[in-house]
Amino acid sequence: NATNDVTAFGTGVFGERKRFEAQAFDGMFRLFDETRGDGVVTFDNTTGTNLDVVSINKMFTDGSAVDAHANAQITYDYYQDTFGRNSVDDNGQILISAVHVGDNWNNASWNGRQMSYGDGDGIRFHPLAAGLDVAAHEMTHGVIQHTANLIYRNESGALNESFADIFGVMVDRDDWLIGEAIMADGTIGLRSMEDPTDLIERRTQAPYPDHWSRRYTGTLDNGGVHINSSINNKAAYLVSEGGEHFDVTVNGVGREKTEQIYYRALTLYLTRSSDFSMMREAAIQAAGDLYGSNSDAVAAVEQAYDAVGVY
Ligand SMILES: CCCCC[C@H](S)C(=O)N[C@@H](Cc1ccccc1)C(=O)N[C@@H](C)C(=O)O
Ligand SMILES: [Zn+2]
Repeated sequence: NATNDVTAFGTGVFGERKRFEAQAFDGMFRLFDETRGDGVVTFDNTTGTNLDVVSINKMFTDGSAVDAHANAQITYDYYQDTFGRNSVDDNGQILISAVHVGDNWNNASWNGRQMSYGDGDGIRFHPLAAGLDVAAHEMTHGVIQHTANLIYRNESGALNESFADIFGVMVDRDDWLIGEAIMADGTIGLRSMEDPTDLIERRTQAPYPDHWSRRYTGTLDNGGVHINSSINNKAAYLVSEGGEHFDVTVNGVGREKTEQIYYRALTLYLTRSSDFSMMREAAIQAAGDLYGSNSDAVAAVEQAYDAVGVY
């Protein structure tokens, strides 16, 4: 009930001070925010009993817990404010984050019910909860699950991963890089939507693809879901920012129209087995619905998918 809501404080993984909604109970404080949907809750996986992260005062000192909690709130607010969506299911489903999952785990995930963050090994990644785009990536998998529910393999899986990245960079809005805040290996990020080929993909030891002709066709990574996602990522970047790519000129329409186009395509037109070609059609349809069939937005989408070789 409202009487338990408190404003609490904490320091994130990199020492930045944060302020966020939490809850008081029995003289303690816990990372349970009941002001957003049915709640935003963060717990320390090492306690093993799903105990909320608690503090004897309003100052939380677990950096991963502070960042995961604050980032979940930011991402909840993004979906509410931008699309009127109330959490992953549009029905206020509680947003659960577990931190310190695994043993120096170099990953984060959405398991159908909650977000989980590894601490990273300090060589490849810093604690992944520190990345706002990581939280937005994982929560977006929850949105996908309740909408197109794209099968997590081959092209539909690459779209699944691409949508997670697209909304990752729309929430963490200052660049077109994924993971830039948490890389421990000196690279500029894990993936770049602006120029995927700037970065080498670990499994293939090849640059991420920025054109359909360069797609990965092997079986690693569920058929390259984290590899071929870069083809659609590049298209989304071009829809927004424009540019010249493989002799195709794209006139971008900006982030605000791009996020609306992709959200509408995801929620209205894509299905579990949608492939890249269906992605192109869904985005054209969504852009036409929103801005008119002869709009700059429709032209930008057509040009962008031409530029990455998807027809
Ligand atoms: C259970 C195994 C993990 C499933 C894949 C999750 S959804 C995923 O894609 N995680 C992101 C984490 C991330 C997000 C943004 C920035 C950095 C890292 C991811 O991209 N993981 C990479 C490392 C991968 O699994 O290849
Ligand atoms: Zn993912």
